[in-house]
Amino acid sequence: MTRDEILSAPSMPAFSPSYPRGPYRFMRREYLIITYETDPDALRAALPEPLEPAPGNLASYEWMKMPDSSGFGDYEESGSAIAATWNGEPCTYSVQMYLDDEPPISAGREIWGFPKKWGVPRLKVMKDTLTGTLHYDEERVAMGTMTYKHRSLEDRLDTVREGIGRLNVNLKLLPDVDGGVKVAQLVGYRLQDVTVHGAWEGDARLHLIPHVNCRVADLPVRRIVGGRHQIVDFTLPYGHVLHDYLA
Ligand SMILES: CC(=O)CC(=O)O
Repeated sequence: MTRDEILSAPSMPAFSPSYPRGPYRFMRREYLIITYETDPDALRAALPEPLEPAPGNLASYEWMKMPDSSGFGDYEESGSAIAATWNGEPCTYSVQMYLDDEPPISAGREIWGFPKKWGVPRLKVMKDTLTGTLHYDEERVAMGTMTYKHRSLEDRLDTVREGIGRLNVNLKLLPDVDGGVKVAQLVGYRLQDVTVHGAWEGDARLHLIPHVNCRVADLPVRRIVGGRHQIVDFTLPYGHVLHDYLA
């Protein structure tokens, strides 16, 4: 393998790359998002400075089903996020994500610093209920339920689209070969070319079970604010560094 071939490999293994270069387009990505009030101390402990909590101590727990994702295929994902601010601008900070497909785990961690680990999430319509579950090491650690298409947001799809395009933030941490810290950054990105196929709101419930290696219950549920179901297309662009902890 020549130097040029090595430097043009999109990912490891260079001889059989895990994921290609972008653009990464997601078609008909389906979400169940349950927004809830959590414990302020737990929220602060999960949020890296200099991000600040947004008013209301709001967290969200979500399931995503991605049937057609360029470069990554067909997979499902689940995890938690916090409503925060970056220099006064509202943003969403990803706390932890669990999914069942290696390329988006590797790409997510290596490119944007998504906090991804292997888990087995499922999002299904079970009779009258939109139902999400997450299993980690064969134990069920999360279940979310929402009424199915009770209240359409058809007349507010522009607001839904704007919300999807807002600033998202990850904490990217990568070790150096000697075990020290090579990369420690807050990475920002905004989803682009968003098409909303449908969006609904409704009542929801969320059950999170403590697990030491899958800490979804460490942002406990104090009060459910509501559920959102949406089906969207978008492009995930490369990110940009908001803050470098090593600078
Ligand atoms: C590749 C990614 O990180 C995107 C996703 O799985 O949400």
